[in-house]
Amino acid sequence: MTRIAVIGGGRIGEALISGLLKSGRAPKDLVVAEQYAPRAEELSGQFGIRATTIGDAVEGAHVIVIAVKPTDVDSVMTELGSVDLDGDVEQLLVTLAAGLPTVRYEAKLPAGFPVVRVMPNTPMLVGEGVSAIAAGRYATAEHMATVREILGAVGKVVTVAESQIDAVTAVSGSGPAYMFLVAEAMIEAGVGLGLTRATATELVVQTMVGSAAMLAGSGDSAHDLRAAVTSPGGTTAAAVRELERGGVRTAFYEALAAAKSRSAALGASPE
Ligand SMILES: NC(=O)C1=CN([C@@H]2O[C@H](COP(=O)(O)OP(=O)(O)OC[C@H]3O[C@@H](n4cnc5c(N)ncnc54)[C@H](O)[C@@H]3O)[C@@H](O)[C@H]2O)C=CC1
Ligand SMILES: O=C(O)[C@@H]1CCC=N1
Repeated sequence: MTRIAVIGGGRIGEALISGLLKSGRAPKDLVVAEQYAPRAEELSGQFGIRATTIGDAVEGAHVIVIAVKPTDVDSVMTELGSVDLDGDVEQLLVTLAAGLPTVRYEAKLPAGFPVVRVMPNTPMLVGEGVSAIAAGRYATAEHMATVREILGAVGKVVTVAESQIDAVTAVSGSGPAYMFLVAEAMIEAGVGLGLTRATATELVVQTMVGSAAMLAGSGDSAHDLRAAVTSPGGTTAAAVRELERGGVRTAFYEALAAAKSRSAALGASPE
């Protein structure tokens, strides 16, 4: 079985580890390198996986996953540079960090070391993630297939050119936050209209689950599904008019454009 070393056991590292274990991967095939000791202990206790140093974690690992903040990537790469990566197993580096291009990693790795850039999202914690994967210069179709298999266990996987990863980050990487924000706003509005918080929450959560299931399963477009709820002169039309008056579409467009720019800016920052 492919042995995976996850460097960085924060929110996305945990989502990946948890999702992989839930999908049937054995704890012995996963190892985490997390610098904050209490967090490392927590992950090790919760998931029954080994928590260790970067140098130890990458030894014998087929896949090295970088799951630290973009600002911490350079120090991790410097540390990786001091360990012997040319061991007995063929290795592949997979980065989940926003913004940073594959060349930035390749420059710090032995010549020809394969790198795959991934933009995942947190719903992989419950097996419903979506990840876009992009090949670096030295990543082969076989490397891409390995990454597809790993992330396919925790959600859907799409392949894109690296030039599209900033846009993907804006849409699906940050996307869950937009969904949670909409849920939060709807729950508050329900409470404002006199529902208990528990009732408003139950109604909103199941409305999101049901709507997502229809979008994913019916084959109808978002536009058609919305139109089907919008009776002429009815309640939904009254609500949608207010949302449009509030500039909801422009707000989403500008928000995603800001996320894309931010992702590109992270990549453009000097080492
Ligand atoms: N949170 C999200 O929804 C998503 C995050 N990402 C990317 O995933 C990466 C991680 O993000 P989060 O998990 O949210 O951040 P986080 O801050 O929750 O986790 C990062 C972890 O890395 C650890 N760390 C930092 N330097 C280290 C080192 N040298 N050695 C070992 N551990 C080290 C930190 O102690 C922390 O636990 C980021 O690059 C982000 O762009 C990508 C998609 C979605
Ligand atoms: O906010 C961030 O920078 C990360 C990348 C995508 C989602 N969270």
